[in-house]
Amino acid sequence: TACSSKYVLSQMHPMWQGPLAVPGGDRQSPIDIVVRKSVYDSELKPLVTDYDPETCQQIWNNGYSFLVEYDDTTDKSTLKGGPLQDQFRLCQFHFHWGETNAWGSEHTVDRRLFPAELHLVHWNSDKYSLFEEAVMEDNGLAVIGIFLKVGKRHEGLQKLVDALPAIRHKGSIVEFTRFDPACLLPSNTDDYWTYHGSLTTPPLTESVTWMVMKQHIEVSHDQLAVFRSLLFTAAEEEVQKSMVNNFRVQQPLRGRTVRSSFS
Ligand SMILES: NS(=O)(=O)c1c(F)c(F)c(-n2cc(CC3CCCCC3)nn2)c(F)c1F
Ligand SMILES: [Zn+2]
Repeated sequence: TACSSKYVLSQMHPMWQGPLAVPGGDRQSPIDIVVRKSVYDSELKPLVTDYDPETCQQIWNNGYSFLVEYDDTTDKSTLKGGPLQDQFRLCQFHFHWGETNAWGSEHTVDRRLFPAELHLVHWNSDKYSLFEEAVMEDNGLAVIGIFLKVGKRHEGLQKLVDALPAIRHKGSIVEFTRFDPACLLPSNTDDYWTYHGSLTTPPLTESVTWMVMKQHIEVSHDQLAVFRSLLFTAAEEEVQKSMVNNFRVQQPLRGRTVRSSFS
C-alpha cells in the first residue's frame, strides 16, 4: 500500500533520540499529558472507527517497530469524528515498548509511563490521495494512541504475537490477513486527549492530530515478552540487537493546549 511501500527506515538509532526538536518545530511529539492543564472541550465528538479486517495485508519488521499494514487504496477502513473535520484512512498500526515493563510508552499521563503504546496511523483521504502526500501536511494524519498495561492476556493480540517469530529480523515480512484492529481498542473510546503534534520517527513532520485514549488495554507479560524477541538488525548483521526501547524522547509543549473529550 502507499503507506507500506514508503515506510522505509532511515538509519535511525534504535533509541531514536535524533534532534531534540526539529528546527523550527513547535509541535513535536510525544509529550507528557498534564491532566490538570488539559482543557475540556464539549464540542469534541466520539471517535467513529469503521475497520474492514479484509483490508489487512501484511506484517513486517521495519527495523524500528513491527507494522501491520492495511490496503489504503479505498475508503474501507476509516476513522472520523472526534476532533477531525475530514475522513481518514487506516494505513498501518505499530507499537513502541521498553526493555522492561517499567517504561516503553511515548506519551505519558502526569509523567506516568506505560510498558507499551499502540499507534493506529490514518491519513486524510478527503484532502489527499496518498499517504506520502498527507504526511507532509498540517492536517494530513490522525493517530490514535492506546496505552498497554501488563495484566490479563489479550486474546485478540495473540494472532499478532504468533506471527512475530516469522519477522524477527529487520526487513522480514509475512502475509497477515483478516485482522480486525477494532479488537485492540479499549471498551471506552469516547474519553481521550487530543493535541496537534508530529510523527515520533523521521521525517518527524508536524502533520499529526493525536488522540490519546484515556483507557488502556491489557496484555500479558508473556505477550509483551514476544515483542522484545524481535530484532532491530537484519539477519546478515553480525551483532544482533533486541528491538526494545523504540520510543522517542518527549518534546516541549511550546504553548500547545491539550484538550480532553471528557470533564
Ligand atoms: N509513531 S507515529 O508518530 O505514530 C508514526 C507515524 F505516524 C508514521 F506515519 C510513521 N511513518 C513513517 C513513515 C516513513 C515515510 C517515508 C516516506 C515519507 C513519509 C514517511 N511511514 N509511516 C512512523 F514511522 C511513525 F512512527
Ligand atoms: Zn508510533
